[in-house]
Amino acid sequence: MIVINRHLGNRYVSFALTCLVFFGILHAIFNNIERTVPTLSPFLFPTLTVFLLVFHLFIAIFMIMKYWCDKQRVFLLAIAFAFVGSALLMAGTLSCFPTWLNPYSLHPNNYNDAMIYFMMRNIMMASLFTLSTVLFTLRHSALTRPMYGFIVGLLLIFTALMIILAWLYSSHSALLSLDLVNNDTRQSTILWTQVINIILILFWVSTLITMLVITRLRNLFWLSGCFLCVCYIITLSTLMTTDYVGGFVWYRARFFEAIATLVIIFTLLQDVFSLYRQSHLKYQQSYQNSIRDALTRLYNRSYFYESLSHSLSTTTGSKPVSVIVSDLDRFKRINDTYGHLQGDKVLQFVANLLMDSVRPQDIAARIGGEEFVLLLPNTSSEAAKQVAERIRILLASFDRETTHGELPEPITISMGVYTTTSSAVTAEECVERADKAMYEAKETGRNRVVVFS
Ligand SMILES: Nc1nc2c(ncn2[C@@H]2O[C@H](COP(=O)(O)OP(=O)(O)OP(=O)(O)O)[C@@H](O)[C@H]2O)c(=O)[nH]1
Repeated sequence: MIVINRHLGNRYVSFALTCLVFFGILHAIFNNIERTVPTLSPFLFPTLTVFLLVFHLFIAIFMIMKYWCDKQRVFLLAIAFAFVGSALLMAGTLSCFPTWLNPYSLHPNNYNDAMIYFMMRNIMMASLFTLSTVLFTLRHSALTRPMYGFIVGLLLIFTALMIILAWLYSSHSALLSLDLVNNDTRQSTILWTQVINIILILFWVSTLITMLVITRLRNLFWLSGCFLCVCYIITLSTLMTTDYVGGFVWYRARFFEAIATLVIIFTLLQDVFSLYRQSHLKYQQSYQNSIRDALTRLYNRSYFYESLSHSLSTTTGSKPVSVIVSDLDRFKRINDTYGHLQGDKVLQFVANLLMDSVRPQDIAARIGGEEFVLLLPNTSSEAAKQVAERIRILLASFDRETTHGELPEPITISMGVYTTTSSAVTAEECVERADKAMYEAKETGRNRVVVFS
């Protein structure tokens, strides 16, 4: 328990230090820009906003796709709604600055509306992030359809409500009003500087704490979620240093938000990459399992027949195909005397020996209990016989000492060779003929190689 707590503590400390270094560097960069660049282009803010809007839409789509892959993770929907809503409110922000898009516009910029959209965006995102963290605790529970419908409905209604409220409070509607900025002087009101800004910071702090406690920074995904919370806390804290809207500080805040969102996008891409790598590895593993014998790791019967059929389809007079069927001699006695486990070890030893004795293009397979088969493409009957003899002699040369107990006693093998240059022969016929030769080897005294004739 103490070790786990210390581990968790270290994780929190590393996270805090990383945030400190990251935002410290960003601050330093922006201080430098502020010193060296006298005025910033009026197009920088809308450009950053457009980038941010696109990034948020990208994250939302990504979350929906991730959720689509695993519908148990309903918490991803809350994050998707947060980013979709944020993108829509950012479109509202852009509409507040007609002169950015058209310098000859008759409508002046509406800084108060922009601030209302910004405020609603923060309330909506912080709430949905908190909700997502709570929903994360339900990831292993089987949600019923009504519960599932309730959650999706709640997310939809809440997001829509935030957007509608933003619109109602803005100058587009006379129904509700909120004075956060004086549009003539561009000075923010006390309501913003001393009440709402502070409430928003506290809201994000509570979201961050909830996320840290519940998710315990368990993976990169939640690490980036906490990182985004820190980003908004710093952004809002930066805004507290001024009551003039549209100055350098506002550019700095948007810059932070854009960079932090980029970091999250890279994290998500890393997530996709690691998922792809994992699934590729799993596919490789299951494919290998489907074509190999579990005990010996030689190819299995079906893969062998498939490969043999393919080799036979390309065989010609100059490209003969050879098949060697091998059967251990008196293997039953090994099992009876030393037990089944020792018998398995013998099979594994022989399998390794076969694998090491053939070329990479050859196929070594186990097609029965103690029956092995080799497929040697482009190999004449004489060459195949030599391969079989070499294996037979090599196997007979091992004993208990030289194999460190893998063989309890010297083992011999009987082998039958069949070679064809005709593609009219089937795979089954090939094995049958090599099998016949192998039985002849058994009948004529075992521990020998017979070529089918
Ligand atoms: N340990 C082990 N034994 C197996 C496995 N598959 C088959 N066997 C055993 O292999 C033995 C095969 O014996 P038989 O086919 O009677 O032939 P043999 O004793 O090898 O005698 P000959 O082939 O006539 O030389 C049987 O005892 C099977 O139980 C396996 O996966 N592991």
